[in-house]
Amino acid sequence: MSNADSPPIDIESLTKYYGDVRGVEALTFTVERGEIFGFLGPNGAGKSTAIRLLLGLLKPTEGVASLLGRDVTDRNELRDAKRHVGYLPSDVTFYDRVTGAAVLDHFGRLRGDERRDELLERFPVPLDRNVNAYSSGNRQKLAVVAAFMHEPELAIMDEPTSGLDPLVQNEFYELLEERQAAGRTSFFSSHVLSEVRRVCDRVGIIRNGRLIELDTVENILAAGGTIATVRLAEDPPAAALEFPGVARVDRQDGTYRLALAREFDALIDRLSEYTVLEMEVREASIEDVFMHFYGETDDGTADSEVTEEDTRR
Ligand SMILES: Nc1ncnc2c1ncn2[C@@H]1O[C@H](COP(=O)(O)OP(=O)(O)OP(=O)(O)O)[C@@H](O)[C@H]1O
Repeated sequence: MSNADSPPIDIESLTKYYGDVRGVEALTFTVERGEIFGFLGPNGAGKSTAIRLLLGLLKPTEGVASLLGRDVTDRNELRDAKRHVGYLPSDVTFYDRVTGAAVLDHFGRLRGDERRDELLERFPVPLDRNVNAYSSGNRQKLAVVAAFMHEPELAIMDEPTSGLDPLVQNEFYELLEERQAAGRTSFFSSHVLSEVRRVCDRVGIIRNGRLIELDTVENILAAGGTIATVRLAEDPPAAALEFPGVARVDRQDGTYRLALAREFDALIDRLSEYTVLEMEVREASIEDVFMHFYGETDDGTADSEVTEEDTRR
């Protein structure tokens, strides 16, 4: 089956175990044409596994997946789909002893390269140099050009902005937005909430291999997308700071942490009953989102890495 009306990505009950280790379990979702879809989760959540399944690089333990209406477990259908897909892996590797230009020539011959020159202007790299001498940022930029120069219907990207400096990241987000305006679809994984928030229409949150949330970014953040941290001269019980719009209040070492909707009137109103010694308001990080949904952060080191990165942004 393959036709223009098929959703670019369609996944049902997709499951992958590596022996006893769960990669992903029972993933079911559809990405619609023209969407920018963010696949968000901490390290080890299963993002790369899902992407590698979609690209036919791994065989599912169970379930089905199709790209642009083609079954990814069928070799011929997969090959057909891939001509319309741009793939940006997380660990970009090229044969080391070739120049950047030769890498692009190779992919150009396979799939086309009508946007090559324009993309190279936006994501410049030292084309005549061997890719083994590239910095990681240049490697990533070369991979962006290679993934997009044939103007793919669907782009699938595994943490595409890692290693890119902020200006290049912006250029990249603009590229996704232009694609969207032209009705093209982009799917990318990330563990950085701020970028998902900036460009994505919908987001799927994956944790421990399972999809735990699938909604628009606005809806996911509606209740707890803003974090206010306050220190008061008084010592009211945390419940005293619960008012409409507050999703959660935690108290630690005399500091109150409120996850709330972006409506400040009620907050200011309530705080006016106390003496505010310190106050900070910021956007929620991915860790805050997990805290909000589950009452706790993920275990292990993964989330602390994420928090550090996220709060730097
Ligand atoms: N080849 C493999 N063999 C065994 N286990 C694996 C393999 N690849 C991934 N896993 C395990 O599957 C789970 C999901 O890993 P995956 O790489 O898909 O997560 P991720 O969300 O992409 O993480 P990251 O953000 O760190 O790239 C983890 O527990 C990981 O250890």
